[in-house]
Amino acid sequence: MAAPPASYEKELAAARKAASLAARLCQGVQKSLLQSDVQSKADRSPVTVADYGSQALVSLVLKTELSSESFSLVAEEDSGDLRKDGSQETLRRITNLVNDTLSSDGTYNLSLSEEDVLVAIDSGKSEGGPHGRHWVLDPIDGTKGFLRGDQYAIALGLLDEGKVVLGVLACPNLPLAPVGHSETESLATKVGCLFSARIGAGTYMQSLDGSPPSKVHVSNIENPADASFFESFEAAHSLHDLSSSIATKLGVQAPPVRIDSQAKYGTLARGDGAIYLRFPHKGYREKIWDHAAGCIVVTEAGGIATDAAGNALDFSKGRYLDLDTGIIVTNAKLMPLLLNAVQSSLEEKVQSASPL
Ligand SMILES: Nc1ncnc2c1ncn2[C@@H]1O[C@H](COP(=O)(O)OS(=O)(=O)O)[C@@H](OP(=O)(O)O)[C@H]1O
Ligand SMILES: [Mg+2]
Ligand SMILES: [Mg+2]
Ligand SMILES: [Mg+2]
Repeated sequence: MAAPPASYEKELAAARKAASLAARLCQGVQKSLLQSDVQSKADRSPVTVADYGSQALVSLVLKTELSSESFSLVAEEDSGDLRKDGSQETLRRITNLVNDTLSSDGTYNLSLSEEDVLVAIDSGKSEGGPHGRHWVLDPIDGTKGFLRGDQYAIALGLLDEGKVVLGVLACPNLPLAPVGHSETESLATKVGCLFSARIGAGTYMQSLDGSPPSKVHVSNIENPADASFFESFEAAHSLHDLSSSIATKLGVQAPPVRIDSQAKYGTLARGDGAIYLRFPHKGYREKIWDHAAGCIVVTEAGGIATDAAGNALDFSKGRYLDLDTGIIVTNAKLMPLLLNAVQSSLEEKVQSASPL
């Protein structure tokens, strides 16, 4: 008899637990950020003790909760810089953060050594791929937002045979009330959202302090004039001019809402806005951990995420996404109009760049 299809319920519960604990660690660090907590990686992007601590915690919780013989994790950070001379103090601080978070939770009777922390971080070196199960983690997505005190997310997904089957986004600074509507902004004081999605089972949101989850759905707006759109906060991450030309073609009236990280997928999944546009500068290769969790959170809420040519995002190719030009997300009603506007703006861009 064939085995029943996997439900991934146990895995989703473990992912929620892991991301919530990591969020607690990050919140503590954000409150008391010291300059020495921030380092530059080889590509000059920032990394903090919280990125490392979050990655170590998530890897540890998943392994403890799901004691399966094969554990594969594709994650953003590695311990290379922490093993160099001069990093002892940073490693000590990360180890204390991880142990303090574990003991404040009280579920696990564990205390990690510095070497345990390095090993936990390095269990994220998997290459992923089309076969078997692979966890996909961005321990802090939107590190620049985290450093500014703005939006960031702990983003954790699971691939099974190359497909994203569950995803969790912990967004510690995201208001529970809708964002992007100025009239509600001042009321939106309560923050901390946890989004979770499982294939075929919808997307749910709850507060990070433990309210019961409620089902969310993308906006059902059909007229682009009523739509608002999200894009990266950082202009270096997405061509804002191109988004604005697309929005004009569509007849979108509202100005863009710029927020950091995969919190954009979460806000879209609950219908705060209707469109997410992302067009990296030429040559940039998107990583799977920047989109896996966000993608299932928005698609299980009724949204569609594709590349700029309308192809589904393919997470089975290893650590990178192989993409045509950009990523666009919206509801099923608006997608055909959006794709037309994207294609025509991209053609205009090519024409204006080519010599006469
Ligand atoms: N040049 C360039 N182009 C496109 N994307 C880039 C680029 N550089 C970085 N990144 C990735 O963007 C991730 C941050 O997400 P967002 O762009 O959505 O937010 S924000 O604009 O940084 O606020 C960010 O994730 P984190 O490194 O986890 O913060 C990066 O993986
Ligand atoms: Mg990221
Ligand atoms: Mg990151
Ligand atoms: Mg980074």
